[in-house]
Amino acid sequence: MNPYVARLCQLASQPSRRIIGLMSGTSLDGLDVALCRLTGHGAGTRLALEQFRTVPYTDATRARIRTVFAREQVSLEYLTLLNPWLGNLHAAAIRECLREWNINPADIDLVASHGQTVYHAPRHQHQRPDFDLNATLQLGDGDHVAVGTGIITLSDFRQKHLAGGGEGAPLAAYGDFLLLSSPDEERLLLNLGGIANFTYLPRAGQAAHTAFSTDTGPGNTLLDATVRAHRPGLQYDEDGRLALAGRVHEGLLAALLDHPFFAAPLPKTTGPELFGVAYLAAAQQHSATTALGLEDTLATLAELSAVGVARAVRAAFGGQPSPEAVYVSGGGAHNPALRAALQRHLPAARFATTEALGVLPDAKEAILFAVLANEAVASQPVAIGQGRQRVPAVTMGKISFPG
Ligand SMILES: Nc1ncnc2c1ncn2[C@@H]1O[C@H](COP(=O)(O)OP(=O)(O)OP(=O)(O)O)[C@@H](O)[C@H]1O
Ligand SMILES: CC(=O)N[C@H]1[C@@H]2OC[C@@H](O2)[C@@H](O)[C@@H]1O[C@H](C)C(=O)O
Repeated sequence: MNPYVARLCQLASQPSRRIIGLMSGTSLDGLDVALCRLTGHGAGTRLALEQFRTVPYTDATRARIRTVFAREQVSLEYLTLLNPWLGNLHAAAIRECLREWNINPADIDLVASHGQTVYHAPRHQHQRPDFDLNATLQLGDGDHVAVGTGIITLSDFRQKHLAGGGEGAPLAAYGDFLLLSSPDEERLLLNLGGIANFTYLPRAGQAAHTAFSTDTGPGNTLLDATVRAHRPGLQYDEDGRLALAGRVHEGLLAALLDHPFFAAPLPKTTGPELFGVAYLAAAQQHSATTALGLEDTLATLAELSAVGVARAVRAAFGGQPSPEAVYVSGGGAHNPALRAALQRHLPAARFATTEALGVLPDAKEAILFAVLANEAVASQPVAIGQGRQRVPAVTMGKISFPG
């Protein structure tokens, strides 16, 4: 028997596994590395986050990724080169973290590697009648991560979700359901990354089929792009200072909201392919706000993100009262301008961060992939939200051996 197959069998029957979850999202701020101890599986999964670090991307790395990121036309050669290059980069980041944490790679059971999304193409976005399917592409080849770390690696999680009928995202529903369902409370888990999304969790043990997650529209992506364009050298509006100094421009906001994505049924997904600078420029043209100051533009974009969330929440609950408890994660949780706008648009919500549930908000998405790998190895397809909400019951992640 292949010794790695034997190792996998052994891992599957262990009471707990030590798994490194990796996530690098649409903001391109860096690679999140979460070392998780996961005990049990399925509804019995328990998490202990042993270590967490974001390994920042250098400007040169960001520039390389941006050469293809969310672009319809790219050099196929460049894309081909980036795939193993990112795999090697992510492997090096793991080695660096393990050295810093003084942990031997042999003491890690698995790596769960999301890779870098470079293009997301759900049907409603690509609108090509000759391709009746959803698609998404993550780079950072898993074999390179496995060989570069010596650790069995699961990667490319989104393809199975597509194959099972989903849009390849958001995958948050699975991990949120397994880790954060509560018998006492209905919850919304709101992640404010480049793109914002939320997971609805019914009370644990009740109506699991109603759990689902959906993107809601831009989170930080347009805010970041606007700051970068006006203030070269800055990556984002730290603590929302610029946005808080501005006023919402109703004309620009209306032009931004005049897009079918906001009225489309749930669940839905999107990316910077849609919510990019061209979309913002078109809305500025329509509302004659091309000369609007940076602060007012940022205030309006923060409002847009909050309205996107609020509309999706209202659509999900058809005007019925929605869960009061909203737990926020992702980089946008650090932005007071975004949080204030959310509170205005969801006045009945009680906001806290996922820290209140014992999950470090910045680490949540990386943890999610560790949970998915744990399920793939030790459990069965997670059966939640089947049918109407299109959360396919599948196990996700392709397995790469280090040798
Ligand atoms: N102190 C802060 N003030 C304002 N914004 C912040 C702060 N810290 C982080 N952010 C925002 O969070 C972003 C990073 O968020 P995060 O790491 O959650 O994104 P991501 O994982 O790349 O996104 P996605 O979930 O869409 O893939 C930054 O680009 C910035 O917009
Ligand atoms: C295609 C893709 O990479 N989507 C990301 C992105 O970042 C936020 C949002 O858009 C979400 O749909 C997803 O990531 C999280 C981890 C998810 O799948 O739940």
